[in-house]
Amino acid sequence: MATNYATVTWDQLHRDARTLASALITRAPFKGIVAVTRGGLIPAAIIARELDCRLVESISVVSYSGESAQDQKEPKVVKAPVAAGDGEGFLIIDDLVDSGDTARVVREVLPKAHFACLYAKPNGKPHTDQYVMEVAQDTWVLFPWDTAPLFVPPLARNAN
Ligand SMILES: O=P(O)(O)OC[C@H]1O[C@H](OP(=O)(O)OP(=O)(O)O)[C@H](O)[C@@H]1O
Ligand SMILES: Nc1nc2[nH]cnc2c(=O)[nH]1
Ligand SMILES: [Mg+2]
Repeated sequence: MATNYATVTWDQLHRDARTLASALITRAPFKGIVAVTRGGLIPAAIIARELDCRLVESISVVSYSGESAQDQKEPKVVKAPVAAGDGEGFLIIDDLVDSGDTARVVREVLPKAHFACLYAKPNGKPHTDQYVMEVAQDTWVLFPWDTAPLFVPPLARNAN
């Protein structure tokens, strides 16, 4: 299990995706965007809207089965991004790089594409061309689609 958790709200995610889009403007226009499923789908949709990019392809990668680094297996591509060729002129979007294994496998498939993500842990940083915010390696990022608001009892009830 991760030592710490960092909760990202929908508002924060939207802001960070727009920040990434504005940092990518100088490289636009892209021929298209490749979203790394599933976590890259919503960031890719926001960035496609901001960059006015209509061609959105996906690469489906399966690796983690739970919420820690121990739950990771070698990532497997279960759907190829056929519309993106070797990636030339394309932008790859994922939500984050952690070990960097997913990004490494995606880049093998699309060697000429530009890889960008919202969050990067230190081990993943060498595998991404661009990111918005660094997160500690021992922190598990909780995305808005991973979480739900729940009742928390008042502090005073646990005081004695
Ligand atoms: O750098 P890594 O250690 O490979 O981790 C990063 C990957 O892990 C998560 O995907 P996950 O495999 O959990 O699948 P999902 O996107 O379908 O939720 C995340 O969306 C990245 O794609
Ligand atoms: N939700 C989530 N998925 C991940 N996959 C690899 N690292 C992470 C993380 O920190 N959070
Ligand atoms: Mg993913």
